[in-house]
Order: sequence, then C-alpha cells, then structure tokens
Amino acid sequence: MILSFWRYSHLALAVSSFIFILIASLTGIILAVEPVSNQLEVGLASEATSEVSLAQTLAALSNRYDEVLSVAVDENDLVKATVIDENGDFSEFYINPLTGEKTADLIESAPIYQFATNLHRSLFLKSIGRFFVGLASLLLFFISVSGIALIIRRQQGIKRFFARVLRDNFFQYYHVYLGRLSLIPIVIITLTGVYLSLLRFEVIPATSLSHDVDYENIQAEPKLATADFPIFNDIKLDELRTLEFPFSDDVEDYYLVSLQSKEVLVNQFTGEVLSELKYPFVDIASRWSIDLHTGRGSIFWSVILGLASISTLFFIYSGFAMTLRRRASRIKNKYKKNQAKYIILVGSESGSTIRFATILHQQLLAAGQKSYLAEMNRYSEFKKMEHLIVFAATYGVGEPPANAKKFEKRFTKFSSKNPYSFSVVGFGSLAYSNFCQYAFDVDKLLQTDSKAHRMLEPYTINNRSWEAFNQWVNQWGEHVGLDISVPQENPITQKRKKKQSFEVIEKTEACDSPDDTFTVTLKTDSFKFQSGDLLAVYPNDETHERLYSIGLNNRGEILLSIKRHSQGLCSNYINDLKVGEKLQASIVKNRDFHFPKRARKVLMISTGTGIAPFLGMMNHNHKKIETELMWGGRNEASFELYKEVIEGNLSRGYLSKYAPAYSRAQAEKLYVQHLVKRDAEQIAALLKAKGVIMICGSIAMQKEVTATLDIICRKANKKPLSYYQNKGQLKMDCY
Ligand SMILES: Cc1cc2nc3c(=O)[nH]c(=O)nc-3n(C[C@H](O)[C@H](O)[C@H](O)COP(=O)(O)O)c2cc1C
Repeated sequence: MILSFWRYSHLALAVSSFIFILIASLTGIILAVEPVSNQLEVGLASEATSEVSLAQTLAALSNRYDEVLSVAVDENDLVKATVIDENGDFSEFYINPLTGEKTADLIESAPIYQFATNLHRSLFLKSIGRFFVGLASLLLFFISVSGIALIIRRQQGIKRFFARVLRDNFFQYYHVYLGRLSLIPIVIITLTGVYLSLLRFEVIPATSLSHDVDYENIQAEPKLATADFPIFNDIKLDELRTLEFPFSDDVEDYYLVSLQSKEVLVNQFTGEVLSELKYPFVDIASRWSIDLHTGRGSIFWSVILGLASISTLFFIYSGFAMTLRRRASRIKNKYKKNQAKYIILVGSESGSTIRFATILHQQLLAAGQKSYLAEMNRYSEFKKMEHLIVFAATYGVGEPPANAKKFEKRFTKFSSKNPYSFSVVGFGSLAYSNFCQYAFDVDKLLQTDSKAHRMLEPYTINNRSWEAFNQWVNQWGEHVGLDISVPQENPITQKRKKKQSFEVIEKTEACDSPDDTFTVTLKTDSFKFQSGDLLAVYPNDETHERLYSIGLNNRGEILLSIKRHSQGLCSNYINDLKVGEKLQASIVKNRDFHFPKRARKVLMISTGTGIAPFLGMMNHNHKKIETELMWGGRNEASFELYKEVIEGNLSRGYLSKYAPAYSRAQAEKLYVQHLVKRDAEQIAALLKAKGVIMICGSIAMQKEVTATLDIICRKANKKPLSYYQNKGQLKMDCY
C-alpha cells in the first residue's frame, strides 16, 4: 500500500506537470550553456581580488575618465565600470581594476538565450506563465520527494540508498541510478525556482533598506580626495557588489556602496560613513537562489545544472515508457468470476507477470475453457473454481508485489466451498537472495486450505524466461488434461536480438569425453562481448534459442563448454557442427556477471560446463587479481577438457589456486559446497575484505553453495549472505 501511494503520487504529479517540466528541462539545458560560454568569452578580463582596494580602482579610473558613474563586480567576479569618456559618450565595459584600462566589452545575451530565458521564466505568457512555471517547479520538487521514497523502498532501506542497484530492466535501472545522482541538483533547482516565483509574486516580500541619514548635520569639510577615503581603502574589490556615484555635487548626495552583506552610504566630500545597514536574510537568500538556479558565475555548477536537466528529460521518457508497459498489461475478462472453472491470480509490480498470465488466460479461452484472470488483491470466493493458478512475482526482501499485499487477508476471509486444485508459479530473479520467496509463501498458504489440492510443486521462473514458462504450461496442461501450449515465439520480449554468423574454428567431440561434454571455439568480426556474457544460439529455426555462458580465449575468441543431452536440440546441433561451419547466434549482455575490475580477491565456484566463463575471466586477469577456482566434476578425466587452460593460467599467475571437488574420485562424494565449508574461515575473511564470489553452474549446486555461504557469513561475520550480495560481492549465473 505504501509503495502504491508513492508510486501513484509520483506518476500523477509527473503526468500533471509533464509539459511544463519538459519545456523547463529543454530550456534549462540551453540556459546552462550561457554561463559557461560567458565565462569562456570574458576569460581574459580581470577578476576582482582581495589584493586591490576600491580606492585604488577609483584613483585609476579618475585618471582616465572625465566622469565615472558606477563600478561593479559581476557574478563572474569581473570588474566593470560605467563612465562618460572624453567625447561625452556613455559607455560600460570590463576594466583592469589596477589601471582602469578597458579589458573587454560587456557580453550581450545571444537571442537564443533571451528566447530560452523568456520561455523558461514565463512561457511568453507574462504573469500567468510565471505562475505555471513556479507551480511546475513545486510539482517537480514533490516528484523528487516521492522518487526518494520509491528509491528507499526499492533499495530496501534508507541506509542502502546509495548501495548498488540490481538491474531489472533498462528503464527501471537508469531511472533509479540517474535519479540518485541528480537528486540533489534537482531538489536545489526546484526549491530555488519556487523561491524565486514566490519572490516575484511578492508572497515573500521584496526588501529595501531604509537608511536613516542625519541630513541636518552633514558636513562638506574636511574635504578628502576619493582615493583617500578610509572606507574605500578598507573595502577590497572581492567584497564589492556595486558602487554608485553621487548624482550631483550637493552635500546630501552620497556614494551608495553595496557590499556582499551590507549597504553603506558615504559622504562624497569627507568620506564619512553616513549610514550602514546589513542586508536582510531575504536578500541574501535571493542572491543565492539566483546563483544556484542559473549557475551564473560557476562553470562547474552550470554543467551540473545542464546534466540535471538532461536527466530530467530521461526521467520523463523512461517514466512514461514504464507506465505504458504497465498499462499494456491491463486485465480483460470474457466471463464473470463466478462462471469460470479456471481462476488465474496474478501478483505483479511492474506488469510483466500479468502479461504471462494473460497469455495462459488467452490460451484457455482459445481452448474453449472458462477462464477468469484477476489481481491477487481481488481474491474472493469463486463459485465454479476447479483450478486455481497463481502467478506471483517477488519484490522487496522476498515480499509480495503491490497488487498482492492484501491476498493473505482475503484468502483467510473468503473460503472456497468446493474442492479445487492449485499450482503456483513464481516469477523472480536469481540476482536476489530470496529467489521467488513470495511464490513459496503463497504455496504454503494455499496448502492450509482443506479444500485445496496441490497439483504441481511451486515452479520458479528466472528473469521472465520464456523457455521455462513454456515448459511449465506444457507440464500443467498435461496434468489438467488440456492440450494447450504457448506461442513458440516470445511475444513479451518481441525485441529481437541482432543475430550474426559465428564460425567454428576449434572443437572437441562430446563422444571423446566421459561426461558427454565438449568445447567449441567460435569467431566473429563485429560483436563486442566479455567473459560472462551469454551467447543465444538458434539451432535451426528462428524461434528456439539456447543460452550459453561465454568465456574468451587468449585470442579474444568465444569459448563455450557444452554438455550434450541425448534429446537436446541445441547441444546436438552444435556438437554436429564441423570446423569451418557457421552458426547463427547473438550476444546477450550479462553485466552483473562480469569479472570485477577492482576486487582484491575473487573466488569462482562452478560445476561442469559452468566453468566456461571462468576460463575466459582467468585468461584475461592481466592485473593478476588473486583468484581461486573451485570446480566440481566427476573425476580427473572430466577435468582433461580444461586442464591446459587452467595449468597455463596457474603458471602465468592469472589463477592463484585451483581446488577441485571430484565427486566420484573417492568413496565419499565430494562436492563444491564441501570445499566452501572446509574453507569457511578464508571465505568469511574474503567477503570482509571486499572480495567477490562468483557462482556459475546448476541451480541445485547454487542452492547448496549459497546455503553454506549464508551459514558461514552469519556465523563468522554476523551478517547474512544477502548483505554481501546487495553490495555486489556475490555474482551468480546459474541455470
Ligand atoms: C526492487 C526489486 C526487488 C526484487 N526482489 C526480488 C526478490 O526478493 N526475489 C526475487 O526472486 N526477485 C526479485 N525481484 C525480481 C522480480 O520479481 C522479477 O523481475 C519479476 O519478473 C518482476 O515481475 P513483474 O514485472 O510482474 O513485477 C525484484 C525486482 C525488483 C525491481
């Protein structure tokens, strides 16, 4: 519920103000360039410093010009003067404060900046426009606040606000990632924008100082030369905002000196201070607001403001892309809830699970079955229900998604009168330590109903795998006696990966290996990839793909290790390829499973063909990061396939240690989790010292190893394994 509130607020605010924010961001980008170009343009003009006094500058100016009207220091700290020259002409320019010499003309704002300024400030609509711009600024501030709440929730706590973001999909990832980076500038831009609007509409009253001068007793004697006024000798140029000269020779007219924090009136003949008043807070705050909002005077801050504006454009785009994706997964039903025999309930946060559920729902309808699809929060009594199917994603720390939070309560409230069968499918990601936890919780809950009969064990689907979903539908169809199947081509991730030919340049034969395993080396020209990325191979048609973990050999070619399954379409297809032949495949980036660039120590754990990415990683461990490989296979003979690479890397120092766990080499079975347990102390120390553990291989092995690691972490380091996983110290790619 909490999440929904923030999410809907975030979205509603964004929708209601998006046009204004779009205009403000676009013009903001243009306006951020102006202070930078101004500073570069007047780069040679002299700066005001604490070395030069106002008196020195005034003396220099009076030697050069007939009449001086004012001296000012601008936001770039450059000194400018307004003078009347020998021809009686009025001019304003930058000066050298020591000589009074003109150094540069004043910069005129280019038409593009004037246009952008007007649009940015008032949309060319004067007061009404200014009002909407101010309001949009306030709304953007609230969007930022609701965004902070969403990030805290997503990152599982305020303390983890800046912890690594686990990558779910492109838009979500960068929305969060950039959101955190640009948060502070955006909050500053919005608050200062609101402040300036309040000032403009006099909600915050503008201040003017009211000096109390004793005109009765003003003296014109003793007369001093301006350059000898003690106050002008005391004022250094870096303290000055402006100095306005007296209008006339009347003794009542004075010098008006604006300093950074106060305003001073100075007798034009004697140099006596007539009045001195500090600026009120509103004035100081206004100057700060203008500087912070416009970036004037600071190239660094202008660049930050420009980047924040660009990020805002990305937030608009990615935010709407995510929303459209969610809306695309709205639920439609043909039958009423009490008419349907098949009830499909779905728990989904960002909508993808709804799309899987919809596909099953449509297949059932196409097969002439009465199916009803609903969100888990809408659970109630379904009078004709015979089969309940729950598709549940997991969020937070093994928690239900937003539209399933009320499920438990409703499930205990509404009980079914008739017996029914149920099957739970969990949607999650192995990148999280509580893989599909919520689906298991739902399965447990359903088992408490005496009318319910569990037809299938909970089935888990990692990263929206279409293949896994396909398999489950077939399995479930068989159990309920329905001939249904899902489309072969994944309609959810329609975006096709770019395919290319890969040439086989080396290969071993599965039949020569005791484990029916072989390696194949492939070459391609243009794809960029790293060890740990995946190769999606298409055996004979476009629809079936199989993913293999890539290792790079010394020449930068792809090395795959594949176990041939007797019925395996893809493994047999690759095994039958001859050197020189080509296969169609594409690269799938797997950024979360790349070799860490900065870790002090790395422990690689794998079984069977899961060794492939690690072979590649060690081949390219040029920095010689201390790296150990634990590998589980049947016996020494299984190791033969990889022996040359491993021994070569051990002797080069690219691999520090190789620890095998041969399950069948001795009477008692030895698995990698036993090695992990044996080396518990070193592993706990490795994690403490910011080392990284990488796991690749079967899911069964992954479960055993992570359970053992969790015990070690809790015992030795008093922290769960998820603590290290969240810090990016545990990387997994299991299948
Ligand atoms: C913030 C966040 C937390 C997540 N937590 C888990 C988790 O604890 N366990 C898990 O298996 N998957 C977790 N996932 C992965 C999602 O369950 C998975 O991406 C799922 O396919 C999303 O389905 P949906 O699009 O229907 O919401 C998480 C994803 C995000 C963005």
